Amino acid sequence: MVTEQSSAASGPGPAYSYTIGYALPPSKVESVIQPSLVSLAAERGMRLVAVDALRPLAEQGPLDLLIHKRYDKPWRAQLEAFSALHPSVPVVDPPAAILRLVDRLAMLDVVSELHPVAVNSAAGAPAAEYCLSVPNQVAVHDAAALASYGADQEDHPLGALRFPLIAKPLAVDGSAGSHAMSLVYRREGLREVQAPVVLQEFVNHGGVLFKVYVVGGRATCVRRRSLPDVPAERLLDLGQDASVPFANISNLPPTADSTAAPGGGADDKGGPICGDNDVEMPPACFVDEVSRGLRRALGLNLFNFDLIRATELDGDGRRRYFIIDINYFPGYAKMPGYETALTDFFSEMLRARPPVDDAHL
Ligand SMILES: Nc1ncnc2c1ncn2[C@@H]1O[C@H](COP(=O)(O)OP(=O)(O)OP(=O)(O)O)[C@@H](O)[C@H]1O
Ligand SMILES: O=P(O)(O)O[C@H]1[C@H](O)[C@@H](O)[C@H](OP(=O)(O)O)[C@@H](OP(=O)(O)O)[C@H]1O
Ligand SMILES: [Mg+2]
Ligand SMILES: [Mg+2]
Repeated sequence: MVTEQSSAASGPGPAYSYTIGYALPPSKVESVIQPSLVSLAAERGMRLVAVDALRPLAEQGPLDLLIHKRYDKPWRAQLEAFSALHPSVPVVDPPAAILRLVDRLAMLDVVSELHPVAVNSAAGAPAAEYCLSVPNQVAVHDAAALASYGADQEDHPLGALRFPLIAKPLAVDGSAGSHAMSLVYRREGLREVQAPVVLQEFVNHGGVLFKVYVVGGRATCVRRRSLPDVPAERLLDLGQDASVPFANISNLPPTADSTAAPGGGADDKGGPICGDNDVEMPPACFVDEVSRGLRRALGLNLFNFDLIRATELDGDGRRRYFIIDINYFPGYAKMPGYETALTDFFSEMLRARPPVDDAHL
């Protein structure tokens, strides 16, 4: 039997049945642990409590569920000891699975593990196929490898890539620097690039990006601003910069009707048409299937991914989608209805616990 929360509040105020610990960086606490989330959780009997990762977990209980965005060694050791002592308290998510997302090359490997996605465009209509992949990319670990790439060197590892390229810092470590990128139009632009870096082919996609927030089994797709398409002439224009730096493009204010997302009419491939500027959203069933596949393959419950749709169809007339980024524990407050999504998920995790009576620290 699961014991009731021994630290339930006494006196006036909400009666808590469960305590959910969170170990998150201060910026994430500020952006996600909003009063609206705290009060909805309280209405459902859940108290959200900050856990200090630098103090022993044993001193900070009792806990019924632990969520976190940390993967340093001492924290991993703490979690292991904690789970050994309290196997029935879910820890969301496993640090080893989160670690896969701190390397921009490794994070996208998972996409090749997904099955091809075929989506029914409408009841009875033939299935429309959506081609999903990642842009061609190469990791460069040192400056010498960048410098050694000369003209007409097709046998060089970079020779397989077609300009324009996006240069992305290889490591994702939560710093502003890990989001500092550049759009490289031609080879000379690589001189400005700092290794270690991932060089990824830029895909023209109409300047709109779809950000899909996953919370357990639920996926919510929102539309964001992205980089505009690059015309072929730009690559040959020696009068313009060979590379241009940028950062945090998808957080720029929207040009029109940003939040977009679900609902609306359907296009000829079953995709809802969205909002004011008629940018078609990816079909909900496609988004759901990809999200489910990623959740399973990554072994993660709390993440988002960035999806773009190429301006050009593929040779078989299919829509071409690319996953370009996956983020652990993203800025959920930017997702409509995130309070409900997160508290529903917490409830599910609490319900799914094994029925033992050591559920607390
Ligand atoms: N291969 C690509 N083709 C076209 N545009 C791209 C590509 N890769 C990235 N972009 C654009 O650059 C932006 C930043 O890239 P990316 O999402 O990889 O960086 P990030 O800093 O990890 O973003 P986030 O803030 O979502 O973590 C994307 O939102 C998109 O607008
Ligand atoms: O803080 P780091 O580790 O750099 O990770 C960021 C992610 O890369 C972003 O994707 C998050 O923003 P979005 O939710 O808009 O994707 C962003 O969310 P935030 O707006 O809450 O900071 C961060 O999670
Ligand atoms: Mg991104
Ligand atoms: Mg990212």
